[in-house]
Amino acid sequence: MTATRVLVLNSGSSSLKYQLLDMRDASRLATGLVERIGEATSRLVHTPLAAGAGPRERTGPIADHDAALKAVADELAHDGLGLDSPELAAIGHRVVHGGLRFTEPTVVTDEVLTEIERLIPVAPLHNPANLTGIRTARALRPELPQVAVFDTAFHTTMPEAAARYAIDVETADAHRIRRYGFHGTSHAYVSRRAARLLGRDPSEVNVIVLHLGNGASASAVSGGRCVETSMGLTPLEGLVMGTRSGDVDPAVTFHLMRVAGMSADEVDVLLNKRSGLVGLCGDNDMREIRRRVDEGDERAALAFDVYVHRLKKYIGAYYAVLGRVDAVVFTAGVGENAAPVRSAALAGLEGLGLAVDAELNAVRSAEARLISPAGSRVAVAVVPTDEELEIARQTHELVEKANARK
Ligand SMILES: Nc1ncnc2c1ncn2[C@@H]1O[C@H](COP(=O)(O)OP(=O)(O)O)[C@@H](O)[C@H]1O
Ligand SMILES: CC(=O)OP(=O)(O)O
Ligand SMILES: [Mg+2]
Repeated sequence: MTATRVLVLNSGSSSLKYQLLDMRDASRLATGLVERIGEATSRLVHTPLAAGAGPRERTGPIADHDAALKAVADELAHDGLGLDSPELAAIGHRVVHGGLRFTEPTVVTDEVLTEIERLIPVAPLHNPANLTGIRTARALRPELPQVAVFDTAFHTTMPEAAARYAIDVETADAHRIRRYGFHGTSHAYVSRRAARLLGRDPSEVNVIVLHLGNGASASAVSGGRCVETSMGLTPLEGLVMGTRSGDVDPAVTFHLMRVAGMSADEVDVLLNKRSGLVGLCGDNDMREIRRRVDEGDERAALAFDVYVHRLKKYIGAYYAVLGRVDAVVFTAGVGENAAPVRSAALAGLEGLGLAVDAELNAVRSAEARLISPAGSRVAVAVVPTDEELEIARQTHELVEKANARK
């Protein structure tokens, strides 16, 4: 019997999303989410799809990602899908920062772990959680291939003009300071899926992808290759996010250090955790913000306006970078669900051939769909992302290749 299953782990700073897939047909056997890890109110929701059963929920403190993964392993074992199953071929891990070194999915070794650890300062919210996930999974199944799939990989095709910061070249190179970009697995999957929605080959189309989740980033993809993206050295640059500022004048940092007496770590926490939507209005969930806007709350309206203004600015910039745009595509939690964000971001851009059909935009669906009026020069689409499926495919492909060589 050949093992055909892949478990995918997507560890965020305080959450763990997972999917178990059978790669014979890419069907999902189980999915789930652990949220609020490290808090007293942690919650695990596990859906055993293969068993045809509904979601099971568990609440109560889960201290860290190690405990979270062990709880997930217990849930899977309960359905006969445990990590000890001989049908499990590999575990695929989302790793956010791969630096210059990792441009492809990579089988995890001790040396690979050391390198991911070295990159913690440039992905402080993400790489530590990713590492814990890998270490715990290895401890549970030491002989099983563990594959790391990097958020940065898709962006390594960016031209030097887009990847370089205009700072002293020797200093930048000595410290590997450049624009890496993140959410690449999502940008790759969504740009390909959007091409299919248009009935075109990815190699023929230019698309702008707007990945709007807790973290948010835009990318310009030409013929299937990333040519520009909004995140930089770290996942802090670019769009306004749930708790992150996105673009600010870098002088804000040393101004706060000199004038407000803040330490580098305090400014780091301010920009990464107390800024963005939460900094502007106290809430980082777009559902809550929209509810407050509808009630006439001015702080929430300001947060919404700043968010959408930044988004519109990036759409215009990436239009210019690409020259010709076939589609603007919204994805991730906010992009897939928040119709007011989509319509506001494209309002007034009819001159660029961009428009949103109000009725199509209001439709709630989990399917990839067009929301531009028929006959629009540029398509506008909503494409649900599936980072887990993409990670599973890349993991499976790598393991198959390695097996074929044996
Ligand atoms: N129905 C909805 N309407 C508006 N925003 C939503 C809706 N559902 C989810 N979101 C937004 O999506 C965000 C989470 O997006 P997601 O892609 O799951 O993020 P991440 O993977 O970064 O944790 C939430 O913070 C929330 O603001
Ligand atoms: C890189 C990044 O910002 O990821 P997330 O949106 O999962 O926080
Ligand atoms: Mg995400």
